[in-house]
This record gives sequence, C-alpha cells and structure tokens, in this order.
Amino acid sequence: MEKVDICTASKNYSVYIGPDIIHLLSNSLAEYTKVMIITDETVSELHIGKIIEQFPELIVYTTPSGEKAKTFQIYEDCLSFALKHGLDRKSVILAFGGGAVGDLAGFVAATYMRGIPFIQIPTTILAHDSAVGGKVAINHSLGKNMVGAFYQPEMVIYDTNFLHSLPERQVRSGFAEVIKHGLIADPIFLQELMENLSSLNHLNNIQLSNYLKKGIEIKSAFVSKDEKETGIRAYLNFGHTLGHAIEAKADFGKLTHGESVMCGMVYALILSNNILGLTFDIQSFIQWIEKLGYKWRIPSYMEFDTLYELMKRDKKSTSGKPAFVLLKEIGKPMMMEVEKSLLEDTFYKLSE
Ligand SMILES: NC(=O)c1ccc[n+]([C@@H]2O[C@H](COP(=O)([O-])OP(=O)(O)OC[C@H]3O[C@@H](n4cnc5c(N)ncnc54)[C@H](O)[C@@H]3O)[C@@H](O)[C@H]2O)c1
Ligand SMILES: O=C(O)C(=O)C[C@@H](O)[C@H](O)[C@H](O)COP(=O)(O)O
Ligand SMILES: [Zn+2]
Repeated sequence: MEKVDICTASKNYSVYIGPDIIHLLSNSLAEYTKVMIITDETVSELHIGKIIEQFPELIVYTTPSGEKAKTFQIYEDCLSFALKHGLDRKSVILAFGGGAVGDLAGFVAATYMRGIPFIQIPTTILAHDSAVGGKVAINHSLGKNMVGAFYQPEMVIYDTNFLHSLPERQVRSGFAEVIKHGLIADPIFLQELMENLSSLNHLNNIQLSNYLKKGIEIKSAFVSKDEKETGIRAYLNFGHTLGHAIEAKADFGKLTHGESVMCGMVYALILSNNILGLTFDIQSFIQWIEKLGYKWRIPSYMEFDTLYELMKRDKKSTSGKPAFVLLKEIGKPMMMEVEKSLLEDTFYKLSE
C-alpha cells in the first residue's frame, strides 16, 4: 500500500492507495454516531456489497450515475435523506464513487448542519484528482461547479480493486488528468508517459498505482501551498477554461470531464505556443494522445460564441475576459487573460 500525506491550511489527512485496502474503513468508523454512504447506481450495483458486508448498518443513498448526481435536486434530496435518517454532527458521510459522487457528497457534508466529516472512497482513475484537495461542488445550468466549497475529507481510501470494472472510456477520461499533472508540473514524468505508454488498455496494478500516486503528489504540492486557490492552485485548472465550457455545452454528461479537458488542454497548448512561445512538440503530443484513443478536436456542433460566453463566466475570470492557464514550458504554468480574436482563430483551427 502507498500513502500520500496531504497537508492543507485547514486539515491534514492521508490518501491510502492500493489493492484490498477497503478494510481500513473499519478502524475509522467507530467514532461516529451514524454512517451515511452516498454512491451512484453503477457503483452500487458493482461494488456496494463489499462495503455493506463489513458495515451492515450503513445508511445508503444512491444517486443517478455520472454528472446527473451534481444537481440542486439531488443535493437537496441527499440533505432530506440525511435529516430523515437522523444524522447529527458526529455522523460521517462516505463518498463512494467517481468524481461526481465525491463532489456531491463532499458538498452535502460541507453544508449539512454547517459541516460534518466525510471520507472519500474513490472508484475511478479520474478521482485521483477529485478525491484530493477539498474542492466540492454541484453544477448550475449556467456553469460547471458554480456552487460549492473548499472542504477537506478526513481521509481517502483508494482501493484500486474497484478500478478493474471501469469501462475503457472512463479509464481514458481519468487518465487525462494524470497527463494534465505531467504537463503542468513535471516534464520528466510527462516524457516517461509519452515514451512508455502506447495504450491505456493494459495498465497493470503497479503501473496504475504509480501513476495515480504521482498525480496525487503533484496535486498535493499545489493544494498544500494554496488550499483556497488564491494563486498557484489555479494551475490545476489547465485545460479547464475551455473544458468546462465544452462540458456545459454537452449538457453535463454527453462528454466526460476528461474528454472535455483533453480538448481544452490541446487548445491551451496551442495558445501557449502562440502567446508564450512554448517550444513543446505539440504535434507529437497530439499523435500520442490519438494513439491512446483521445479525440481532441472541438465537436462541430459547438459554436464559438456560446463557448466564449461560458468561458467568460469561468471562476478564474475576474474582469469579464476568459482567463487561461498557459505554459511557458512544460512544468511552468502561468495565468493569462486571452483576447477574443485569438481565442476565435484558435477555435476554428481546432474545431472538427
Ligand atoms: N473536486 C475536484 O478537485 C475535481 C477534480 C477533477 C474532476 N472533478 C469532477 O469529477 C467529475 C468526474 O469524475 P469521474 O470521471 O470519476 O466521473 P463520474 O463520477 O461521473 O464517474 C464516471 C462514470 O463511471 C462510473 N463508475 C464509477 N466508478 C466505477 C467503477 N469502479 N466501475 C465502473 N463504472 C464506474 C460512474 O457510475 C459514472 O457513470 C466531474 O464532475 C468533475 O467536475 C472534480
Ligand atoms: O483541484 C483543483 O483545483 C482543480 O482545478 C482540479 C480540476 O481537475 C477539477 O476539475 C476541479 O473540480 C475544477 O475546479 P473549478 O474550480 O474550475 O470548478
Ligand atoms: Zn478536472
């Protein structure tokens, strides 16, 4: 088992990573009055048995799968469910699922009775990112993650056995954030990925644990210095200005988070080359991600003007202009507002 310690201004906690570690929960739950688990329909069907057999007294709330979990309606329903089952301030919420469940459950925990503890039990590759760092949120029809909080979990139990049932599309989606971590912080890690990884279908447990651990360590370095995104934490948003706009335009769910962020990262790489003279070989990068099965062109049914309005509303924007994380070099990010004309030109180069 691997362990990464996360130190933030508000809380220190550990992320445990490895196969067969779900039993770690037993020691952690004794202190709580009630335990409510929030999961989704898919994860429930596949894996909830492994938790229930250890803790038959759990109170289970099941959301629709995917982004449909991150709505006001489901959020309110979770709160009602918790109230009806008598959760109090010494109760705990378990987030058992991918990033959607984690973001929802964390926001429920952050706001129920002004905040009760929660534990992340991620089940997707993407959740190496979402389960760490304490960003919790639901979506608004006008934008992604627009209602949320910074609220850290008590611990993260990342049992990699749960990952074996992930469909290929979700493996690819999650791996986009691993690649993001390489691009923003670690040229050597990125190079290692580009040289050694020609398919996402045959990742063995050791490779996977190593990549996830590396991603978590990179994320941890940003979060520990800037928990509430007053500065460098925003670099973790590389690819997300356009990515979140694409997700919103795809009705929150037709494209996955990782698919959308991959389009956004290619867009941000081209902008970085145009504005900052980034010398990275973007064509080789594109060939590599295509080999891994990623689509990187902006879907043809998306119009620039709609995406531009969404990008202007992004949380990083403070002056009404879209703000982007760009790269001076691989591993050297910076934040910039970008002019509409350049955004539009680049959009047409990358549109399908
Ligand atoms: N809080 C953060 O810092 C942060 C970081 C990155 C992403 N996010 C958010 O995370 C969400 C994306 O996370 P995600 O990709 O995990 O999505 P997700 O939670 O929607 O899961 C993707 C799909 O995989 C299914 N699934 C989950 N675990 C499975 C398993 N073990 N086997 C088979 N199927 C499984 C789910 O039911 C769902 O249909 C987005 O809402 C994004 O905004 C948050
Ligand atoms: O943890 C962060 O900070 C990130 O930006 C990680 C992102 O991968 C993640 O998608 C996050 O939820 C985006 O946050 P937002 O503030 O842009 O909603
Ligand atoms: Zn993300």
